[in-house]
Amino acid sequence: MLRIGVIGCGTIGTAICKAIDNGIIEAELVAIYDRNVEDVEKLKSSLNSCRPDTLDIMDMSKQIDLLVECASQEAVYEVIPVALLAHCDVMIMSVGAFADEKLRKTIENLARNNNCKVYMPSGAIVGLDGIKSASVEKIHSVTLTTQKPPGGLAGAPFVDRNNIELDKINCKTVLFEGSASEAVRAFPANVNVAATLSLAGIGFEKTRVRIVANPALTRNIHEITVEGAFGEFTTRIENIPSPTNPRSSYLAPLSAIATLRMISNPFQIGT
Ligand SMILES: NC(=O)C1=CN([C@@H]2O[C@H](COP(=O)(O)OP(=O)(O)OC[C@H]3O[C@@H](n4cnc5c(N)ncnc54)[C@H](OP(=O)(O)O)[C@@H]3O)[C@@H](O)[C@H]2O)C=CC1
Ligand SMILES: O=C([O-])CC(=O)C(=O)O
Repeated sequence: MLRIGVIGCGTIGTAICKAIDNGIIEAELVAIYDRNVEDVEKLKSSLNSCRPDTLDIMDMSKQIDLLVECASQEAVYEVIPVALLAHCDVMIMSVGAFADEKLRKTIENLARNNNCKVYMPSGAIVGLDGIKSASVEKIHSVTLTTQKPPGGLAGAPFVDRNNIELDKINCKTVLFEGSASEAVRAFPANVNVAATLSLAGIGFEKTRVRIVANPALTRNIHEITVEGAFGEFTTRIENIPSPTNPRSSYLAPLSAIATLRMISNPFQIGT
């Protein structure tokens, strides 16, 4: 059975561990880790049958087949190279870290040299199947428009740097327009989806991102428009925010769980 380690015991990490615990994912939960000790203990005490150890990345990677990162972009730098050097496959949620081309190349080389896979779930967006197919031929443009309730953008460096008072926004307001590369640095915990979209399509510089604070919303909306040799498509998803983290849509942990199920399934569906 696949032996899994999880870094990050927040909203997504908890959902993944619970899915292993209740048999939705067929795997062994070997170890978990979070920089907040109390989050690790809270998660452990919520599990019924799994008894994961608390191990740092060095010890964890010696005992697992697959490392799941669901912590932060900085955690990608800290844990993914270590895991790949130990011949573990990895699944990354904080995909925005890959706006750093040097990190991306390092991780790609490590994965190739150690014969490992790097999985990046679709997360909170729909349409990656289409853009992957479309990218076999020429893609002219990719645009992501993300709308969140203002509170779902709290804590973003862009918001803090520009002294944006989110609680005073009383109508739909475009906060940011730029490349995916700029977007994932300005909003590292809000638009990792822009990074996944970039990697599937035309890259971080050509993918355009618009981020909108909309007080009329209770959902996180991501709209993607792709134009290319194949024609044109638009996808739109209205995501219910996760109850424990309004920045992260509920579909994101579901997508992580679905990816882990796919890994151990002989049937691979979709592009
Ligand atoms: N790809 C996608 O579509 C999506 C990606 N995400 C991303 O997935 C990640 C997890 O999301 P979510 O579970 O909602 O986040 P949470 O904030 O709920 O949980 C993350 C946990 O990881 C901890 N953590 C952060 N950095 C480190 C580190 N370097 N080492 C150890 N622990 C760390 C956090 O601690 P602390 O609270 O101290 O920071 C927190 O306890 C985030 O980066 C998020 O932006 C989210 C939604 C969609
Ligand atoms: O969950 C979402 O709606 C998107 C998100 O936070 C991210 O991509 O980081």
